[in-house]
Amino acid sequence: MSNETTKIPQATAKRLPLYYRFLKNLHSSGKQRVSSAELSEAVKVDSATIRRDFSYFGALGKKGYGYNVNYLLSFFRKTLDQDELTKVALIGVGNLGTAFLNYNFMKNNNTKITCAFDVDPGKVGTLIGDVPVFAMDDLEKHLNEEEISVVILTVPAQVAQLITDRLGNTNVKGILNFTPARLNVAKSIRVHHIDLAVELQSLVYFLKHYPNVDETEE
Ligand SMILES: NC(=O)c1ccc[n+]([C@@H]2O[C@H](COP(=O)([O-])OP(=O)(O)OC[C@H]3O[C@@H](n4cnc5c(N)ncnc54)[C@H](O)[C@@H]3O)[C@@H](O)[C@H]2O)c1
Repeated sequence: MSNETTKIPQATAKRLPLYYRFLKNLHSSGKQRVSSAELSEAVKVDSATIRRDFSYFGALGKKGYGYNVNYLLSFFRKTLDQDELTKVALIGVGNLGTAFLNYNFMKNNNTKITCAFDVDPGKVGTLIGDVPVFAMDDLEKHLNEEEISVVILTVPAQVAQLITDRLGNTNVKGILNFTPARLNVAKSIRVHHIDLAVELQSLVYFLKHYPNVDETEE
């Protein structure tokens, strides 16, 4: 999220995508304004909360007029960084990596894998799902030139830390780590670890112990 939104309370920020989706629909149906009561009914948030949330966005609804849909939409688009494309690099074009390159998060219009890296000479120089695969020798050069801020790591676990150390010399701020390796990083880099085996075990555990979905909180 952009800096101007850092003052918005977290609870309000969490409701933004909900408001955004609804307002986008309203906009495409040609509606210019919306009242907090209408919004409340649609997104199932009480209208007092909506009015308070919207006051953080500088959107003050007028009595009998409601809110300007265009103003709110452009505010949300900026706030949710829908206007800004985050360029992502993928390292390790094997089974998992190839699947991600072919998928490339097309439905998510604000993130895109723009380059990939591998050590296999048979893969370097090819295009997979329109994404060029480069040699690891050129990693830092490409990441810096393309202003990559996020990396997806799909390499064998034993090389994950070495590669992570190299990312410290780039502008990378986030790593989505699919390898089982636990990574040591500088404070400036955030790592999100996705362990499919753990997720699967956890699902099986919940199915066994909480077969009734209503008993568990998301
Ligand atoms: N395949 C899965 O379903 C799955 C599921 C969960 C987690 N993972 C994890 O994801 C990672 C990748 O799995 P995979 O099945 O795609 O493996 P894979 O062996 O098919 O692919 C690994 C790729 O990394 C490349 N590579 C090796 N050393 C490298 C280096 N130093 N620099 C850059 N690239 C290098 C290889 O050439 C290969 O293309 C592993 O750590 C694995 O444990 C895989």
